[in-house]
Amino acid sequence: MSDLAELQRRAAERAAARAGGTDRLRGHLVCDGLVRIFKTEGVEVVALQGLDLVVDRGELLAVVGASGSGKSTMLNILSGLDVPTAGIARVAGFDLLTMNAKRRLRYRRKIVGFVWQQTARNLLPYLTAKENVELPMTLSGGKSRDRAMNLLEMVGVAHCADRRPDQMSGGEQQRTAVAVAVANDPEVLFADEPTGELDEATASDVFGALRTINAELGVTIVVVTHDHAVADQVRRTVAIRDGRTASEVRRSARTGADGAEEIVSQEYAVLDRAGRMQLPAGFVDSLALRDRVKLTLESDHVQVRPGDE
Ligand SMILES: Nc1ncnc2c1ncn2[C@@H]1O[C@H](COP(=O)(O)OP(=O)(O)OP(=O)(O)O)[C@@H](O)[C@H]1O
Repeated sequence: MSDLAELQRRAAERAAARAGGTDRLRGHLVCDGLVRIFKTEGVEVVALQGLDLVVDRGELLAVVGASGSGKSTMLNILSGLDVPTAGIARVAGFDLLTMNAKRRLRYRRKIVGFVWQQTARNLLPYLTAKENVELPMTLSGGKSRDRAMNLLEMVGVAHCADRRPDQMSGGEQQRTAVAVAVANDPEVLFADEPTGELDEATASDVFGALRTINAELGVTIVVVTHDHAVADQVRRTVAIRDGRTASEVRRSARTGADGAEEIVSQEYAVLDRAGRMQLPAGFVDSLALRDRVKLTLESDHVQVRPGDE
């Protein structure tokens, strides 16, 4: 576990250096009141209803949500494929609502990298791992054999450099995909269910690769998944529910009474600028809260009680 703490510290340092100082660390990715409404045959579906999310430069963050919670909609907007109905979406200084086609292309080519769930979508089947990593560099005009090998080493698959995807395991393919996604040194990496097709141990290796890339390159990483177990793999997990940011879990290292380092998790509800928050579903169910609740302001907390006497 101390490895994780050490990698996080180095990630923050490198990110700060890359950003030109700690002052500029805030808000590398900002969603504020993000709304996306789909209209199909006269019916409106509100996929995002005021999603708020701020990710600092150099963070490694997981966004979790059940099926239909709006994860893909959010990712499509953040990747520049879709445009929100309202709100603010800004990544690395790019305004995703107003950027023109030329800037959108630059954003997708240079600023962001992707790792998809389907291993086949990430790598070309007839190229070796090394060639797959070299390809984006060649296409953008620069090519460095050393960088390709360095990246493969960083993600722990240097031994696969000369193998084609069908000669690698699913986990090795996804780790190679991480190297491909950062080949052109993007500022932000989005990973959509990158471990969805892998077993737990292999998934853990892929997260290890993402943590190393985050620490070594200072790239901001957002992993989107339905799997709550991911919270064990990252420092900060944001849960979305019904198209809105509902809660977040932060993990931090502290020294226990016996002197050993331990990781503590704390769950927070997310309060938006209008003062709205969602109560965790478990709280609502256990007290059978519905329709109205009574709020009482105490000196250092707020009480929420069932509205019916
Ligand atoms: N193009 C579309 N047209 C109409 N409704 C849509 C469209 N895309 C998404 N939706 C709806 O928006 C809501 C959020 O969908 P979204 O795909 O973002 O969820 P998700 O969290 O990614 O789910 P999953 O994990 O199943 O992919 C759902 O109710 C979905 O049916």
